[in-house]
Amino acid sequence: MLDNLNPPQRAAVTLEPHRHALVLAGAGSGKTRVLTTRMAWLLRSGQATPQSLLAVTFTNKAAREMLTRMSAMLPINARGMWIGTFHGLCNRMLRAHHRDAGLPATFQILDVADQLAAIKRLMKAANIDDEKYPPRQVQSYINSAKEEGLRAAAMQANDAFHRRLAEIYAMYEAQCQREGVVDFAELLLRSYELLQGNAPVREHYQRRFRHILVDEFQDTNTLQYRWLRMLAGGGAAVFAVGDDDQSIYAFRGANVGNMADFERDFEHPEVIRLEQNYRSHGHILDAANALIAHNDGRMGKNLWTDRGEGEQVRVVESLSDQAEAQWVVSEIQSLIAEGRARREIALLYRSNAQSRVLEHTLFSAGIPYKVYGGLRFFERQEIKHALAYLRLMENPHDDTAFIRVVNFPARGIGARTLENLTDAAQAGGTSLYGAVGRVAGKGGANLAQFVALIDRMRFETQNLPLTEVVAHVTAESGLSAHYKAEKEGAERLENLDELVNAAAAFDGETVMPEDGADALLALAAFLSHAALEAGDNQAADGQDAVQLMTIHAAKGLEFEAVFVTGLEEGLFPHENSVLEQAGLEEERRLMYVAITRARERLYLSFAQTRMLHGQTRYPMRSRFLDELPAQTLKWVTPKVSRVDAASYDRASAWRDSAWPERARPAPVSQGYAGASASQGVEVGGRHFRIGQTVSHARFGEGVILALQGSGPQAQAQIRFASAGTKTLALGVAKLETA
Ligand SMILES: Nc1ncnc2c1ncn2[C@@H]1O[C@H](COP(=O)(O)OP(=O)(O)OP(=O)(O)O)[C@@H](O)[C@H]1O
Ligand SMILES: [Mg+2]
Repeated sequence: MLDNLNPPQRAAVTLEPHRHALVLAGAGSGKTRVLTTRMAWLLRSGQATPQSLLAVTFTNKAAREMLTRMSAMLPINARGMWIGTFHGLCNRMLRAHHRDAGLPATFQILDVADQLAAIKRLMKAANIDDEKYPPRQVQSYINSAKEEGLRAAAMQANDAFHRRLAEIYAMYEAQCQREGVVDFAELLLRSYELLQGNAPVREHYQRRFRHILVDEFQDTNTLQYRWLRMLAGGGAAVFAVGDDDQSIYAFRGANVGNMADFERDFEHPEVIRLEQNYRSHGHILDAANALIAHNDGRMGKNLWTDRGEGEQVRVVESLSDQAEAQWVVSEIQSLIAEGRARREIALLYRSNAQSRVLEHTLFSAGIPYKVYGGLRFFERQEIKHALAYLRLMENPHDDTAFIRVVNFPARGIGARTLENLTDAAQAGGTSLYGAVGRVAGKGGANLAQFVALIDRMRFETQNLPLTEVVAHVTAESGLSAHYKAEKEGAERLENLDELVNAAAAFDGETVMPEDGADALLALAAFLSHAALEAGDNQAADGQDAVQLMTIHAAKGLEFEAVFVTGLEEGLFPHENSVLEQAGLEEERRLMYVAITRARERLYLSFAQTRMLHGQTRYPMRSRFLDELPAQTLKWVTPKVSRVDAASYDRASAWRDSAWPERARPAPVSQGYAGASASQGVEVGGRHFRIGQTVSHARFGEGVILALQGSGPQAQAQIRFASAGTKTLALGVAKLETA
């Protein structure tokens, strides 16, 4: 177990069991390996029992990986062990002590979208102006407060605006409590308050957990840190590993200052530094080190590798986002042809919205891929509908679920009826479900039928196993029939079937709440699993697939080959961040995380034009490219030949790739990408240039993305608002210019 470690790693693993430790080290230096091996070492040497360990990681994927790695090192039953994310562990604690925490046994978790819907509903009912108080802003106000451990009653307000915000927060708290639901931030706060306010519960866990291990410590927020300190209050040894250069969640309240506080709050911690990187080849590591050196105020680290220089980082400029995707896909095809596993190839991007073009191109080329994050399985419309029915069966007072499906599939319940229902609920101080009897007329009758459907389904599934409950509900609710009748519903139907599979997998493997497990509790546990582990479904099926994710989601992971796309100003660094140094430095750390995911091959790419949020942009290439040492880079000219044109359903996108390549990109020192873009062409007395709006008799309005040739031969690639992208001969097409 210890043979595969270098001396400082070994020292960290075998530190005396009661000592606190802070391992501060750069990417790929073996922090996670050390943490996992320490757990195995503590268990193997008999210095800890599985019950006495608690380990926190950042994602469910990482938690699973840790379990797998540990079971490979020693034969233990890891099932009862407390290894998971902060949210997952808090959920587990609250389920076990729901009464002490003031929650119903079957409390449900609101994900981010549910929470926003709940806030909107509340504001509407209370007649609050959503222009003055944009619901998203209210949401982030509430979540930031909770992440600081602050309840509505404790909010400071010096003006009318903030007083009102605090009031909305208070109303939201009351609504959640009434409906028996908790949001993500609440999981943590509730669990913290439980430990703080309930001595027997606190002492129970303080006695139990003797070893607390934390991965990605740099991204813990204030409340998480306090939660850890509370749990460790009975003398547990805390083993924290982290890298200040990889702190990328400040926007969500992460506080890298926790690393400095650690030395103050935990007595005489052993501080261990690891400097050898085992992950990346030399050029990749040099690029990462040079980039992050542009940040100020770092704790400072020296990372080196003995893996050799390896290949240079390939940099590519494409004409458009579609051309970029084409090039990425053709390159992936070569990597696969060279014998690389698809799961060893990762496609990373700054914003979720970027994945669509990449997905489409991969799909068209027939390459299996998986998306982590983004619109994940449990976030898809049909799944959320099915879950809403299940939630209502389990807790009919869950208004968020009620609103979602009361008229889906359509059953003649209109906005008017719902307004009356909301008023009645408000007047009577009840949930919507509770107010159904008070709405008169045809709408009222339809509402009564809906409630009867829910009650009937609850009755019919009483003693059934979870899988049958789910199957019964997708059929009985009318959802299956609805999607069957829909022209494009096939995929949604498949997803509904997949939900039954998810329930089956869950039935078999999950630890039930500690106080017994009847059918409703099993359902509750499944629903919270659905809310917490969104996205896991795609990862589980074991198919070898290219991995797509945001850079945030890639933290802690590694791949043989990594593509980072969309290296453009405004996109990466993100436009919201560039005005402040702190924001820009966080983006740079994000870029550092992206680069350091790669073991052997790294590709960085950017495009001259990009469609984003329905608009065409003409960005400059990212400043981060200019911060990388020239000798680590190799500029390559894309050539797309492998993508099978016939299988590619957007002819226009394919034409992108057939477009003659521009000369090699401008040298690094030149700030602008696409300098030729402004030149333009003359055709039939009209002047056309890139970025210009034109209109076509049949296709309507569009924007010129690219120009080729001159005079009568000139062609333009134009993106039309409604007709998609077309390549037209300017001499023939009769375009109107604005
Ligand atoms: N002593 C070692 N000998 C060989 N390989 C090692 C050694 N230590 C770590 N590795 C390997 O190096 C890679 C990086 O390790 P690990 O993921 O633990 O790094 P990390 O510091 O947690 O990185 P990150 O900061 O990205 O989370 C892994 O593939 C790991 O197995
Ligand atoms: Mg790690």
